[in-house]
Amino acid sequence: MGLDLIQTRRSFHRIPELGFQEHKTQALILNTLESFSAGERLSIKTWKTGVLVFIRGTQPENHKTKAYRTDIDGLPIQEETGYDFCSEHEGNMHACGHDFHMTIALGVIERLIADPPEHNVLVIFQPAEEGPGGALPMLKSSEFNEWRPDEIMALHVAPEYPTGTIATREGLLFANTSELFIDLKGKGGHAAYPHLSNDMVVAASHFVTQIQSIVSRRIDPLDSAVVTIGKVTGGTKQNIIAETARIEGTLRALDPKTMDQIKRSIKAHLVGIEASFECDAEIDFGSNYYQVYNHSQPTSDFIDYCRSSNYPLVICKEAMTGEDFGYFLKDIPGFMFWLGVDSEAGLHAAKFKPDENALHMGVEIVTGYLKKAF
Ligand SMILES: CC(=O)N[C@@H](CCC[C@H](N)C(=O)O)C(=O)O
Repeated sequence: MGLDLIQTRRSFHRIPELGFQEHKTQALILNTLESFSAGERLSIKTWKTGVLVFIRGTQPENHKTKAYRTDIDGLPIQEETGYDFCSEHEGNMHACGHDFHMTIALGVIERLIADPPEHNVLVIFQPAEEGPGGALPMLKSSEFNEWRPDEIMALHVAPEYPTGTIATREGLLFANTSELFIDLKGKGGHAAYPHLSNDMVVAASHFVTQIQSIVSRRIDPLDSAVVTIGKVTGGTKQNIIAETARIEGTLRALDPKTMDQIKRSIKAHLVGIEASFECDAEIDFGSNYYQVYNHSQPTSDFIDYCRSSNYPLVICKEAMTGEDFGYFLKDIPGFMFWLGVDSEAGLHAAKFKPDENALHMGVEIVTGYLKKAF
């Protein structure tokens, strides 16, 4: 095979781009596809900054289509891996393994061109998984619907598992998510005259502390939920009382009803903050991702395939991570699985260093399953 998986991954790793800005990434995908010289076997379409690749099966009368979806965006993280192929885009990094997911997708396409199955295969390069979410608008697009698949799969790298280990389960795999953005506006002033101002740094601090009790006091202990504030900004200088503050976070719940409860509680706390600090608050729940729920039949087919191929397999627990791949699974039968990449630093960490040996394993596993008749 001609594609050098490690060099391809490193090329993607150098150019991480944020959601719907993946122009260089899209060009690299298209150039690599062109180098395959696949002729009639391959049809390619772009959708926004994404790419759709249709691989025609050998039996034209069999119109069923299986699909593999990869995400393609990076994260706003300053890389600290020390790699000599580290990010050339200051402040952005592939810290969630999408460089791996894309490379595996290209390796799979190359393998399927050389030895196609009877049925058709669609490979989806989807933008903006980390936000604002590319899956939902892609699912509604005419480009996608013209090649709409009958079954779909995706993988996510997993730093906590040994390289090449597959982890999955039937049913719920990933949580429901919602972003959270809150803007507080009060009255700024001189640091020495606090009684004449409404300090938004103090208001934001109270709010962040108060909402820590939502999971422990508003959610049934038998449910699972997360309220994480990842960023707080406010004020202008150490001796000026802050007129504004911004709070950014993410909410997670295994049950959509629990997510509704968290949102109600957050709004209630915010009303209290507005009253007690005499300030204005604006709330925006940003993008929301539907849970990743693995369909029973394709997941058990995949588990059987892994067992019969002697791949290391773990039937894992659910995780509080989110993925807009959940929207694909809401509409189309399929499943997602974790692929072990054995990194000491975890996902979304500046030192995340997945083991590149997982690349050829990923290609092997995905190609083998996509070729299986269904
Ligand atoms: C696998 C993974 O890490 N996914 C992200 C998805 C982000 C969803 C959204 N932008 C949010 O922040 O809520 C995750 O953070 O789980």
